[in-house]
Amino acid sequence: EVLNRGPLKDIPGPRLARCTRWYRAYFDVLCDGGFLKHLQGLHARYGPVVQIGPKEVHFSDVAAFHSIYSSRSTFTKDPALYNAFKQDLSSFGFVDPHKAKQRRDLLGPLFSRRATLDLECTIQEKVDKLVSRILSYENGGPCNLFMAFRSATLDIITSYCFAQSFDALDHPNFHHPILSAILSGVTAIWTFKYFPSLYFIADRMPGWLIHRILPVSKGYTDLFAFLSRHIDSIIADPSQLDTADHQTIYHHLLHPNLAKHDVPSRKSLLDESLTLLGAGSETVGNVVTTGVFHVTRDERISRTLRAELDQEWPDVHARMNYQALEKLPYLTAVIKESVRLAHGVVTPIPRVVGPSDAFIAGVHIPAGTVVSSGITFIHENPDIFEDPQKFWPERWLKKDGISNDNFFVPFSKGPRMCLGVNLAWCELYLLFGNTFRKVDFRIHETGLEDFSDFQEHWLPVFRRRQFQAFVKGRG
Ligand code: HEM
Repeated sequence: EVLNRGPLKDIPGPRLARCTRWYRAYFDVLCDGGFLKHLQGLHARYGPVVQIGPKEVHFSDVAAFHSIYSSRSTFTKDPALYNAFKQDLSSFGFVDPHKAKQRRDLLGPLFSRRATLDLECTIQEKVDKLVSRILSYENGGPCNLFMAFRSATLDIITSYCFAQSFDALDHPNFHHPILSAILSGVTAIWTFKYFPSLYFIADRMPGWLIHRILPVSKGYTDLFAFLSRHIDSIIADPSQLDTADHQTIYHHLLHPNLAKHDVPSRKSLLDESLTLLGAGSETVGNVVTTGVFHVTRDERISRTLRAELDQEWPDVHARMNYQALEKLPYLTAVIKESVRLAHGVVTPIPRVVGPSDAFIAGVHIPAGTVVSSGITFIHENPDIFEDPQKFWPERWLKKDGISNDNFFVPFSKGPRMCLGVNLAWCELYLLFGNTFRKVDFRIHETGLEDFSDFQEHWLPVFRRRQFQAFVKGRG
């Protein structure tokens, strides 16, 4: 009885979830990011609105999604989750909307479509290197494409943002320690959300002890050291920005054209660098890995895509740029379908309702309630996407098909939508276009279950086999 009182009493949900956040914590932490699967079951049982915590509600329908993440929304990021990323002074981490906007105003010009087109050659250079590294496996064993694509996207984001790179693509078998650290670090999010004091303890432990307990943390130490050195040297001698290969985030953060703004602190520069590296590498790497697997697995899709590419790009040694690739309808459909099925950000993105109460999809929600609506619930909704688990690029080409962008929301919506969306599209076109035009793949010991079975740790985490393939050059 007691549990059914309170401002959210009319919203259905498990009784235990109403009284304690440890209900959800059980699935997040002990079930290794198992809450998303559980949430699907809760919606099947209770309907489109479910109470999932004492002050937390999840919506599964499209109208609610657009209301929560609308461009006019005054809802803010939920610090309970965002503080766990420990990048609180960055574009991604700022909870305060004014600070977030200030930061977006500063960085926006570097991530505009114009800037992406101007810096296309830095992306193309890494894509060329990726293709040549993949083709070095031509007469040998299978190539680990899971790691190869992630190495490429890590090198792209670092050279785009910092005009520096870790050269992860040069590492044997693509197992650069910084990349491995990023991949395993993703799974720490739930532990830090529910046990934030662990950060306090970890900050005070000697490095050697942390590395003993958690060997992969060595990669993180290297990453912090690299970025700290880079930032310190720019702060000490800002004139070196004048001789950089191209504009970087530091040009925009330290030498802005905007008249009124606060110069970010050293900690904020470090947080921003880490944010962009994290937000920009695994996301794109996962889409390319997913897409190349699905296309290769289906002979018909593979043939159709290559026929389009071969016809529009007859000389493999010539360059085909982003703006030309964008015009190819089948390639575009393949990329959209890959983005949809790669799942991107899988954790429903939490927002705090305020400053006043709100009505979301007709439901009264008091200020202070945490609300979310998962992107996967839209992209896997069978009423919108027929046979949603099927990789089927043609769904994007049908005349009466999904022309409406309301149903394609991988980058979220509203004031906090993805800052890197233009860069992401450019990377995706160059990566998909070049690999399929220049390389033939034959899948090695990888199956559908290696992609469909993932754990939810903000991003999808794949614990089964990594995608491998035998490769052959195409003329
Ligand atoms: C396919 C690739 C990508 C997907 C699916 C994706 C998806 C998303 C989503 C859903 C959000 C909203 C998160 C939230 O509300 O907390 C987001 C935010 C963000 N993304 Fe991306 N992203 C991608 C690529 C990139 C790239 C390449 C960058 C590099 C610059 C980037 C930088 C950011 C940043 C800085 C934010 C935080 C924006 C803010 O809070 O105001 N993303 N992304």
